[in-house]
Amino acid sequence: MKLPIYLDYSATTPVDPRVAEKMSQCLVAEGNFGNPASRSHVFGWKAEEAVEDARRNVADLLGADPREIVWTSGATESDNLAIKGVAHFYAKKGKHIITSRIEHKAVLDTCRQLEREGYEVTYLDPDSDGIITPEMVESALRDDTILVSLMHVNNEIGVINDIAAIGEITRARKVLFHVDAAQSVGKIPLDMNTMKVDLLSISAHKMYGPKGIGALYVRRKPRVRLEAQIHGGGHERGMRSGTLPTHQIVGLGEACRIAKDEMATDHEHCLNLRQRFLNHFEGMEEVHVNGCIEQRVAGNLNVSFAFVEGESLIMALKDVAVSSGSACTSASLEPSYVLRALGLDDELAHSSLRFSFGRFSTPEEVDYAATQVKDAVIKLRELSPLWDMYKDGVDLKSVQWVAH
Ligand SMILES: Cc1ncc(COP(=O)(O)O)c(C=O)c1O
Repeated sequence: MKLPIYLDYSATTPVDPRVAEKMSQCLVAEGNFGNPASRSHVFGWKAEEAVEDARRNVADLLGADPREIVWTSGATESDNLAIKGVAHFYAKKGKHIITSRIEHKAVLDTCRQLEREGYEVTYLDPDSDGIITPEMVESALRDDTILVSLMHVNNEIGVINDIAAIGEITRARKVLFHVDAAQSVGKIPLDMNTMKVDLLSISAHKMYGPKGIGALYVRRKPRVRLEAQIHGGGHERGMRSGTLPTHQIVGLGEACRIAKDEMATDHEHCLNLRQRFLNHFEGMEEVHVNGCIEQRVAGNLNVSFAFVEGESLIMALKDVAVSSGSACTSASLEPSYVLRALGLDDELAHSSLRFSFGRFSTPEEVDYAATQVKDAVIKLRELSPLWDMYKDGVDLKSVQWVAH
């Protein structure tokens, strides 16, 4: 079976072959398979050394101290550990948390759980570009605020928040700042030495590493305390128990090492491909890019094709793997809460697709995919009575629709 062209790098990336090679050395009997917690023999020592090398690579990419890196199973767990860990540890100080309406569910659902436990959460609305400004954060801070949790790059629209500026505000007010950086690590430079971020979630499978491994950066100076969420053997200085998966950790470490070297090249590559893709739609009516195009990660493009239903478009694109911007859940046909928070109406939100490009995307793939998308949009619009009315100059907003 011929596989479709993969333009869904924001969902997950293939593992870089260099990462896979390193990982496979940690699995088999003749390789580095030991338990890093085994202190009494060379198998354990070698595994521990590999884990600590990886920790250094992650720390180097973030401008952090290796002792500030805690292994987790991915950004979902990192978000849970950061938010619940802070909330539970600092509950006596206050019970107010600030986040935004367009966070990933790993943050939103964790906040909802804390609300059930008696915490109060303020959900900031982004501006129409999808950005949370430092001013918005500042005006929501209260005396009992213990944590601000915001994403660096949004997973649907790729828009970048000014984390450095927000960190200045939270630090001045002595409020902890957690950043979900699952979509930015390895794509945009991050420096914990200069950025006043206290906790930062990362995930390997968004940056050419394996699924099922991530990390939480936990600042040591000034020290951040967390209540552990997983109890057991006291691994990771008691913050996250569980036998360390050496192969996964080595994979994340290698992905970070490569990202540090190749971030600039990857960025240029993705930027060129995105522009190349967009050029195909020049002159086409009612094609809207959602979210700020300038302040945006290079590989993301979220586009609404008005008068075309996103799901129908995906069905028509048999040779191209993309994600529906409307992010319908199986139970409901709710359009994306992210796009709605930007002010898009339901129709336009339903007409949106997310294209995401990466290290292994090629210009030929992008040209082919864009041509397929363009042809499908033209065909689907030909079937749309609304498109006909629009072309006839009918002001659709003035039409009184009658429900039957
Ligand atoms: C912004 C953001 N946060 C968190 C996650 C969850 O990451 P993981 O799949 O590593 O649990 C994702 C991935 O979908 C994401 O894009």
